[in-house]
Amino acid sequence: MAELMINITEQPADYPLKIEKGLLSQLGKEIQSIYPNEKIAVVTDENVYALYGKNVQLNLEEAGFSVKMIVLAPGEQTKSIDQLTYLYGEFIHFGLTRSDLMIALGGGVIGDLAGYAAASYLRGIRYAQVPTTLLAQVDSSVGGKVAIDLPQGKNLVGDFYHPELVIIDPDVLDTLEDTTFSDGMAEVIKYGCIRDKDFFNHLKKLDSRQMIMDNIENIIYTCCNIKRILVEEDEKDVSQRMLLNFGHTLGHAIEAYYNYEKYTHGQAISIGMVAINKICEDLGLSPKGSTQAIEILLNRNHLPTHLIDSSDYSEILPLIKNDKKNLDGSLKVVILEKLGQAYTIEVTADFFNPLLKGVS
Ligand SMILES: NC(=O)c1ccc[n+]([C@@H]2O[C@H](COP(=O)([O-])OP(=O)(O)OC[C@H]3O[C@@H](n4cnc5c(N)ncnc54)[C@H](O)[C@@H]3O)[C@@H](O)[C@H]2O)c1
Ligand SMILES: O=C(O)C(=O)C[C@@H](O)[C@H](O)[C@H](O)COP(=O)(O)O
Ligand SMILES: [Zn+2]
Repeated sequence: MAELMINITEQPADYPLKIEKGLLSQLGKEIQSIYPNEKIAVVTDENVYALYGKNVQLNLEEAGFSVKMIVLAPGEQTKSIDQLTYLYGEFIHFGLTRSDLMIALGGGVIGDLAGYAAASYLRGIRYAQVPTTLLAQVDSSVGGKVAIDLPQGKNLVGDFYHPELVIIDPDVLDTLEDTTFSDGMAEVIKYGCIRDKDFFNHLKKLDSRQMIMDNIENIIYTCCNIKRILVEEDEKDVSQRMLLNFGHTLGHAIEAYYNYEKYTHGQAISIGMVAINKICEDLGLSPKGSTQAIEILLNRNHLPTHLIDSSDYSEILPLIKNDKKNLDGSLKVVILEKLGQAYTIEVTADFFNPLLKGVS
């Protein structure tokens, strides 16, 4: 028998994350530094287009690029197979080839959807992330997880596909609705919970959006750096990277159960972090008082920490079986050993059952 070994060289994954106020106005120049060709498709949503679309287009055209703006409806419903198909059609219509570039300009929905379109169209085209929500700046634009949702669950179709550049301009956060700003704070607080107690304590001192914005470059840098370390250690999400899923096992099930309409991602993981930590605290797996500390910080950032109708848990819990951390029929969850330190454990399906008895 003859045997051949094919050595696959991984997609080059080194790429810069640039964080600076006002950077969006330098976009053309920044893109020139990574991309010598002409054609760029910019994928965005209606809200972002209305605020920044024309300037971004002009800026890129002044730098010599030929630009097509593709504008989608805002909201989680857009992270769908229908919108993915629509994007492929627009790419083909524009004549986008493998050597051309796509820019995802928007929040996590645009970044995930357009990123997956980039990963799959022509088996992969070049792309850059230009995140415009706090959540996207601290989390979704970094690390290459791209995906769409299915009715059965969050992010069930996707890839690991890194951008070539991430441009983070904190100034664009000024135009966010308060609720969207809070969604980002849910992920910010997550980083403190899983990896950095000092950062968690620092966040406790910032009790207004203005105070957060006064520290924003530092906050974004801290979060991106934690994510960078975890992604470099475990790009394909089989060990350490899973810690970024704290609160997500339940959070994703909540989002899917309500058809991605009732709770945003940030709100759902806020509820999910408190719920799992309370279960662990009651079991003696997490320290006494940690749930209260997390809950106070989330509430102060205007995030919900309990389901409005906890009787829905009987129908939400079965959806946890679709979680991507489940391997060989076992359920894996992220829990806190203490604030600032997390690990994963395997549990049985009845682990979340206290929620059925109203323990949340
Ligand atoms: N890939 C990852 O690693 C990762 C990480 C975390 C979350 N996510 C995904 O991210 C998504 C949530 O992202 P999100 O919270 O950014 O939501 P989003 O993309 O839906 O944006 C929220 C709202 O803010 C608007 N918006 C965006 N930028 C704006 C700006 N600068 N000013 C005013 N309005 C603006 C949008 O139009 C939208 O209405 C979820 O699908 C979640 O699963 C992915
Ligand atoms: O980048 C990661 O890894 C994360 O888990 C970050 C999460 O905040 C994010 O919501 C991610 O999309 C969830 O990933 P999934 O694999 O559970 O879909
Ligand atoms: Zn998340």
